[in-house]
Amino acid sequence: MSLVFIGPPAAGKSRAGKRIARRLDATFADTDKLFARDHGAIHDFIPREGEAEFRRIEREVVANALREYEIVSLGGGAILNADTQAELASEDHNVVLLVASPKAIEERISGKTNRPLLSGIDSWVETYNSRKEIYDRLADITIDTSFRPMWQVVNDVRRFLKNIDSPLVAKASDTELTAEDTEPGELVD
Ligand SMILES: Nc1ncnc2c1ncn2[C@@H]1O[C@H](COP(=O)(O)OP(=O)(O)O)[C@@H](O)[C@H]1O
Ligand SMILES: O=C(O)C1=C[C@@H](OP(=O)(O)O)[C@@H](O)[C@H](O)C1
Ligand SMILES: [Mg+2]
Repeated sequence: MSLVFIGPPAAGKSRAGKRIARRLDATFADTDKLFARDHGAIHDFIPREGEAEFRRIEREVVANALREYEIVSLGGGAILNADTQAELASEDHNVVLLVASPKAIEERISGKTNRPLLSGIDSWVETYNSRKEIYDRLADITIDTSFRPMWQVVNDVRRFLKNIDSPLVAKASDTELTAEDTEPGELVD
């Protein structure tokens, strides 16, 4: 049983997953990080080996992570895999979809070159639209992260977990995060 973050690139999956895991004292994996640990940086791997090979290995990494960790942040395209879709649709996982507006995403990705399948906001919109049906279908809750500080997003996730009586919140303290919990590089409202 795990809490899984899905959503388009730069929606905040990696950051939010890490943050809520720390907050709840839960085990955490970012599947892109696990991939890079064993196969090198994704932005080197895809141009060299191709996207199909990336997706093949990504599926193995995702399957292991969903078995082994309490909280998992997936890469944006991991939900393209049919087996991953079936697992996420099962009762075994609570799925949080993070989304953000093109305007918010544009600010986040401008000047960054570490996403090989994302050359700019037009390609982001195209990618998002092509996957939207899958993201929406798999989501148990959708949280818009546009121009919102991470501590608010974390509070939303925590409230969701409380509402569904998730064992993940049982062991955590009951206080919500505040602006004081803003970390370096995060948006302050
Ligand atoms: N709520 C937010 N406000 C401002 N910047 C954010 C927010 N969430 C994420 N970011 C920034 O956007 C970028 C992508 O975040 P990341 O967590 O890596 O997204 P993902 O894993 O969904 O691709 C990072 O530079 C991160 O600091
Ligand atoms: O959307 C995608 O196809 C991808 C998203 C990336 O992860 P993030 O969503 O964490 O950026 C990473 O897995 C890879 O570059 C492919
Ligand atoms: Mg990520």
